[in-house]
Amino acid sequence: MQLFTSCCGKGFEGKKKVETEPARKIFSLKELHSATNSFNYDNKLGEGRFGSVYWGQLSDGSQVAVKRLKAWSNREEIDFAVEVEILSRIRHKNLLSVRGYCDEGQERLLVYDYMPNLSLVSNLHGQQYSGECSLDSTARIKIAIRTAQALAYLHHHVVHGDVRASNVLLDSEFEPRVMDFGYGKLIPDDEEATKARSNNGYLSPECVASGKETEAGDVYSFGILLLELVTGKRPIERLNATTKRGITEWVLPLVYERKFGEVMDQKLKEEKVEEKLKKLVLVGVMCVQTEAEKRPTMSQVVEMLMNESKEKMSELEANPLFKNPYREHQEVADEISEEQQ
Ligand SMILES: Nc1ncnc2c1ncn2[C@@H]1O[C@H](COP(=O)(O)OP(=O)(O)OP(=O)(O)O)[C@@H](O)[C@H]1O
Repeated sequence: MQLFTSCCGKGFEGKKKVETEPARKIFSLKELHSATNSFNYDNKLGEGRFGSVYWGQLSDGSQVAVKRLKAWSNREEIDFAVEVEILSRIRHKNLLSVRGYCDEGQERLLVYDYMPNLSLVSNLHGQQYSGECSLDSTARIKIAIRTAQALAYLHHHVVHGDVRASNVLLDSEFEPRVMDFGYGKLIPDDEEATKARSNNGYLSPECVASGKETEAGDVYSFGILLLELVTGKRPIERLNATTKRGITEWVLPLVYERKFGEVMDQKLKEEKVEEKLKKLVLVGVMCVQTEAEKRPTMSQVVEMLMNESKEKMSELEANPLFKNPYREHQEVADEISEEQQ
């Protein structure tokens, strides 16, 4: 089997080799039928772009989430088993790797450990938590750091390509587990899915334009996720029937004015929230720079998020990126006009 073939920036070329321990299990369709009560509607956890996900229990008692992929016409172009094999060998405690799969007849299913605390989307915006806050600032900082670590590790092997809050699940300890990585190799490009992704607010401008997945693109998406985590706002907000606003458009003016209190998720009722979460906002803004080459790498992001020194924080805050470019222009213009008088 040839590992690490690559195409259009999505692949594994030039990356570190993955450990060769056996990681995945091949499930029979019968086994998964029995685990999910024949893919019963009551077992359904939800539906994504690529298929439906069902809760199930295996014969050893463990709980799983089974993703039943939609049929696609050009399946012969992709060797499903080979690609799942590769992905399932990428292992990190904050990645949700494929535990096994089934490839029988027209059916292609992916099996994951079940994550009882749902996704970051449900926790930040879900109905069940309306009014109440399920994630305090300590939990949010942990999620930010661990998710960044998982992505930094992932970048040794593959580009994620679809970083967003619905792909960060929370385990029983509220530890984040990043899922759906490397799908570009597993599932053929589909126009509708690509379009839906371009409009979700997480995709970097250059990735929207080129349709390619890159590490810098993942960094941008992670930056949006950081801002979402701190503000509790969705990446794109509908203001009225005709107007939408991106989260960066809303955050940046407040950062320029150093109004961090207004940036914070108003559901967070703790003391000193601004102090605790300010770094996440600043790092988020660094990640969402329009010019891809100016963005930090995921390893640099981890370093910034983990560094507790006051000196580093002051250095970060002094970055010209957080100064209002319009005000600077205005000040220079004012100075010139004063000199001329
Ligand atoms: N391992 C899991 N444990 C618990 N819930 C899961 C698990 N995997 C997926 N889900 C839930 O199943 C639903 C569908 O997930 P899926 O990954 O297919 O779609 P999505 O991430 O919502 O959207 P997309 O397909 O566009 O990525 C989501 O609500 C998700 O939180």
